[in-house]
Amino acid sequence: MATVHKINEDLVKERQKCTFNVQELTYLLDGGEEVTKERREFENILRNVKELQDEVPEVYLSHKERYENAVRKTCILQNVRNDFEKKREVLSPRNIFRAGYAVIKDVSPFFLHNGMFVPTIIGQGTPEQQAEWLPKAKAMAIIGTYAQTELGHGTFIRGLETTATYDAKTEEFILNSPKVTSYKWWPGGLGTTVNHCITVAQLYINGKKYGIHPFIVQIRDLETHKPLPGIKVGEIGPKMGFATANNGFLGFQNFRIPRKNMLMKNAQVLKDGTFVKGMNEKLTYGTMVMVRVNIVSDSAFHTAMAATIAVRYAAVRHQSQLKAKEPEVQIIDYLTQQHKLFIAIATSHAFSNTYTWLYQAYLKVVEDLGKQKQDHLPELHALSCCLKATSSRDAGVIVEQCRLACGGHGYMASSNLPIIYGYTTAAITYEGEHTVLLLQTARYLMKAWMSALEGKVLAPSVAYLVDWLKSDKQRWQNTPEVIVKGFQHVAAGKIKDAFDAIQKHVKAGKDYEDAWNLASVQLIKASEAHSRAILCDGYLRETVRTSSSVSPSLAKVLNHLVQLYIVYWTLETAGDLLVYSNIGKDDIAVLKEKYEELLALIRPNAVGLVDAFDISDEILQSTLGSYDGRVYERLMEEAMKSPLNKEPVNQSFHKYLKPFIKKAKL
Ligand SMILES: CCCCCCCCCC/C=C\CCCCC/C=C/C(=O)SCCNC(=O)CCNC(=O)[C@H](O)C(C)(C)COP(=O)(O)OP(=O)(O)OC[C@H]1O[C@@H](n2cnc3c(N)ncnc32)[C@H](O)[C@@H]1OP(=O)(O)O
Ligand SMILES: Cc1cc2nc3c(=O)[nH]c(=O)nc-3n(C[C@H](O)[C@H](O)[C@H](O)COP(=O)(O)OP(=O)(O)OC[C@H]3O[C@@H](n4cnc5c(N)ncnc54)[C@H](O)[C@@H]3O)c2cc1C
Repeated sequence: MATVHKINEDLVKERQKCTFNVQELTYLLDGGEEVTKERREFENILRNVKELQDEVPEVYLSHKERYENAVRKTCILQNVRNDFEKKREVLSPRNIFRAGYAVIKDVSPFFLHNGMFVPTIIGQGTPEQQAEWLPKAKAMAIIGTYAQTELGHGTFIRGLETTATYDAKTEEFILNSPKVTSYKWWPGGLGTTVNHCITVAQLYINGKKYGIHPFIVQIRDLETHKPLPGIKVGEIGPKMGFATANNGFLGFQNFRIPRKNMLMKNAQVLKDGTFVKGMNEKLTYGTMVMVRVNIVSDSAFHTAMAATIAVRYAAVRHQSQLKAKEPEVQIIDYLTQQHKLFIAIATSHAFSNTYTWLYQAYLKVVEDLGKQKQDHLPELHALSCCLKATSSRDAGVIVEQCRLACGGHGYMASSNLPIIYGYTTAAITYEGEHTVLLLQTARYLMKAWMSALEGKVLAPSVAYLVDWLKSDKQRWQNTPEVIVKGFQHVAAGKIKDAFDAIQKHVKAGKDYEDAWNLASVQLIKASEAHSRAILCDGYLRETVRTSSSVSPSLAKVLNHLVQLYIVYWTLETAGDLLVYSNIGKDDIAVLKEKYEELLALIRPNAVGLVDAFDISDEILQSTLGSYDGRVYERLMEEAMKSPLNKEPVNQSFHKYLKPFIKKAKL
């Protein structure tokens, strides 16, 4: 039986101070009591699977052993999930995703199967293609990934070099990788795990190029797992993080696949080689839109993990004296520490709230597309790009801030903060590089600005541009609603400046594309300001909406958090607000005080707030952040697991050190 340890006294006291019902917030964050119960039940089952407990911490395994262990455990996880779903309902994607952390310490080699392979079959396949591949993929009789990026191109996907040439005689596509730069590079699980992949390739029919399209390709034998003839596949090697994601490379040499393997929900190739254009060629990029939306949720979760670790640790850790002769204080009582940590909690809430409405917007566009309507697609694309960019970047900054807030111990692998950082920082690059996505949104914003100038009706997310043009800046008040308007004014002002800069360069004789490049620093700043306005506006609206349906004590805390988020960003971007809104220097002084008041109001609830994320110790995997707060004991227990502590004298002493010291003495 597992030993039950006493909970750290500081944490006990912190939990007693909490002014709201933690469970109520957990249900709210999960999306309902039922979802929480389902999640806890599943996590509890996993907790008791003996084979999932690591004898040796993963960090001490070799690259190869670590991967093999991850595959072993993912298979067990999948079996446990199948058994669970036989008896009960299908687990929600968010719950299965969270539970995965309890099993795989890093990123699962099957990550892309559920994250992109299955969704691409759903989003890009015809009903017949879905009927053929979905049951097998969902049952994991076939395992796949999403192979788009190549050594030479990741961002500019129109420049991909893998070719799929149609042969009408045999009704097949012939896949080729003509150059080293055309090799696929990065897809998760591709290295040694998957047997199928979605390959994005340039379509050629009778010598004519028809752009990039997705093809479903079997790359390994289902029995032997050997690469099929014409396939060159392998793993790309160690990275900054993603140690067990098994990212791979892939090349094709005259590799034939049947015509039916081109995913044809959008464009089609008929038997005789006739190409039928889809409603909109950008629908081929649909999986990326979906994943970008999901990354906002992912960013919320990573921020919550880091906040949980750092807040609990800050409550347990005592260091230095505030006043002479008094005991050393809990580091959470330093205002600078609260400044580092409470924004982490609020940011996670901001992203969760944003994800809630963004996901609904995504579902609406998918529904519309089914009816051949695509009016809201450009707005969704623009929103998903800037919100993915901003949420992943903020999450990266916050996770690092939480690590720093844990001092030296935050640098220990056993704090788990390094792995969480490896993950969040990767998300800034994958699924559309940060700057590139901000520029995609800027493209939309420039058009929106032009439409606003022409007096047209704008989509809801940019409607503030019309208001800004119509009215002069409204009188400033230090209320969340007016501050959000202030963020919109900053965004509108920066959008106008970027637009004017482009026009100025064009008037000076530059091509539009060169003018765009010359204005691109201003363009990304405009996009960032737009993201912040959207995040603050959405977070505030959602909080107001939910506040009426929760208990008054919880509503109060949610209100403190949203205010903290808005005031924090006001102070961070005070310079911009001074330039573009009616805020005055005196208002900033008032808001500084307000910020300090909010830190004080949140302080008694800090531990309760991170407890409400309800991230189990198995998922957190952190010596610093466990529920019981046994920080020092756990650090020592983990250190004792080092293989270097298994013998009193390491062999390197006899082999190298002893002769070296002897020589040095002479
Ligand atoms: C309920 C579920 C909860 C689940 C929670 C669980 C959380 C799980 C979280 C994560 C899940 C999975 C994660 C898996 C990810 C892991 C690993 C990573 C994988 C990858 O990285 S895959 C590869 C991704 N690659 C990219 O993103 C490439 C980036 N490049 C591009 O997207 C494009 O090339 C481009 C957009 C930069 C440019 O394309 P291009 O064709 O050149 O277009 P432009 O000329 O610039 O624009 C032309 C017009 O098209 C419009 N456009 C562009 N893209 C889109 C789009 N996607 N949709 C709609 N419209 C688009 C653009 O706006 C232009 O319009 P305009 O002419 O201005 O009108
Ligand atoms: C951990 C990880 C997992 C991944 N998994 C997958 C996967 O499963 N499947 C898959 O297909 N891919 C995957 N990728 C690839 C990923 O999608 C690409 O790396 C990403 O889209 C960026 O493309 P790139 O590497 O070509 O960067 P580049 O485009 O070469 O970027 C380099 C620099 O150039 C700048 N730049 C590029 N174009 C422009 C422009 N138009 N304007 C201004 N600046 C520009 C960028 O801002 C950046 O600073 C993964 C990547 C990582 C890191």
